[in-house]
Amino acid sequence: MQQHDNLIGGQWTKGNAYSPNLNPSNLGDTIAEYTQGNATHVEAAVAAATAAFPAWATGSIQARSDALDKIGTEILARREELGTLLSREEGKTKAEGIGEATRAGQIFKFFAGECLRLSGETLPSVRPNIGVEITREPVGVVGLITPWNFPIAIPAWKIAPALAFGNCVVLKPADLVPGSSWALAEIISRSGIPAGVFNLVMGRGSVIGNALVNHPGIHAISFTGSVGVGRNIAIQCVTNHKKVQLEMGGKNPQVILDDADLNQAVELSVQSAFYSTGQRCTASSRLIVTEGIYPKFIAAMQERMAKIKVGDALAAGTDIGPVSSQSQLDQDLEYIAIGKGEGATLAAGGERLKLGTEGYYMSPALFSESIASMRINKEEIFGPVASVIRVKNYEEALATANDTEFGLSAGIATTSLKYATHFKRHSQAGMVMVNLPTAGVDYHVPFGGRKGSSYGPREQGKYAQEFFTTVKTAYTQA
Ligand SMILES: NC(=O)c1ccc[n+]([C@@H]2O[C@H](COP(=O)([O-])OP(=O)(O)OC[C@H]3O[C@@H](n4cnc5c(N)ncnc54)[C@H](O)[C@@H]3O)[C@@H](O)[C@H]2O)c1
Ligand SMILES: O=S(=O)(O)c1ccc(CO)cc1
Repeated sequence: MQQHDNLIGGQWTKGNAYSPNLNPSNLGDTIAEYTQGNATHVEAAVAAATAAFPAWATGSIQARSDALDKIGTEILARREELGTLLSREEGKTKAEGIGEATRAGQIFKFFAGECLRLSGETLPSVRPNIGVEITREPVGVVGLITPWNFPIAIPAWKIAPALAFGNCVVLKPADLVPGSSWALAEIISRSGIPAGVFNLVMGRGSVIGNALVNHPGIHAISFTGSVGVGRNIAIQCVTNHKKVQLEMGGKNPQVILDDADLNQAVELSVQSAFYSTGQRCTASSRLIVTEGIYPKFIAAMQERMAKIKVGDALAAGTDIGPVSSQSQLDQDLEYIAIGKGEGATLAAGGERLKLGTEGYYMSPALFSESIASMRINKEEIFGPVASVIRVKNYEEALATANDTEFGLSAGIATTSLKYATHFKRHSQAGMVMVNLPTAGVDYHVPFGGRKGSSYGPREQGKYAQEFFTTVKTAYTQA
């Protein structure tokens, strides 16, 4: 069995023990073993990053750009292999895995360009003969903590801007899916980036993540993951004067109005709710449907869902792979029981499936006759489970869509320009989709939400510089 180590100061470094990385489509398949780091590794990684920072922060932006471009080129050239690895460790289908690896390559290439575009401002002073320059500088050593559901894209979209703007990095990936981050670290280690600028420390969140968040040498934390962990990280960061950026949960609404194109509404609802096994922060789990189209919509969803093929993530023809872990599967099935107990009707799916290999399979589930106040409509399930809420009209649909502690993405299916325009303006979400699934975002524009979903500056696009740089105002007397 292959064993993979942490990358600290340019050296591959063993931890105390190794942990197997299992394929959720086939528990008999162990991908490799990955080291479990400890607080000493965090200490060494922060020391290496701190030592590398002065030269990296002030070095050639052409060298940074070239290195990021080289990383992006290699990821794109190996997208099939990397996508297969991530599909094998996370359980999204091979096509989705290759799509995600492609996104990661494109992100590195985008930020290779952004290295060269960091600009400031020059303003006149309110006092005579004085000039004011506003520049952006790197923040310092940044800790990046990532979840299991996008094993390469989320690390990429934190690492690439961090490095582009002159920061040094310690990455702590989710312990469920270390393989894609390790593969990315291996590519970065050969890119020409100096030792210590990028470090990888794998292991448990409560050990590695916690040590990073509390380390005085870390200047900023960018976290994507659950609300509970994110809120604690924010408290610790604020207490210790660290910059913090959080991307967390969602309970994203998909509104379907009477005037929607039914086929399009069904297709985008199936995509939003069930693809990637519903394990996307942008997935839609609340389908809010006006009463005129409601019966046709339920019938069409049932017909469409009967055609969805659940299976091994790597097998040809699979639409939806397994749930990623036993604990996530337990949670999804528990919410099926909760929904039934609350009085919603299970209109399709929601069953544990036994297939040819031992994996965490379940059929995608649709609840009808659900009420907005039910737990299944309030709490993030993070699986292939969606519920339909019947509303009278657009006004009630909008109010129901906004009636949530979250605000990541929201969608509307309608042929009415009036309602589409109103929804774009009045939805309380960070990302709004018209006649598109709530999931499925570009890599070059800002990503993030409102309310309980996000905290701090946006990720992605040119907006990423807000978090990964700090502003300096300089005054010069002529
Ligand atoms: N909004 C977004 O952009 C976005 C994107 C993807 C996933 N998510 C969210 O992520 C969640 C699923 O991911 P998950 O289960 O990996 O989340 P999680 O919060 O359990 O873990 C996320 C990361 O935090 C680490 N961690 C755990 N405990 C920690 C601690 N005490 N201190 C520091 N780090 C710690 C984990 O090891 C992991 O690397 C869902 O809620 C989903 O909505 C959000
Ligand atoms: O909405 S999606 O395009 O599926 C998407 C891609 C990447 C990420 C990373 O947080 C989130 C959503």
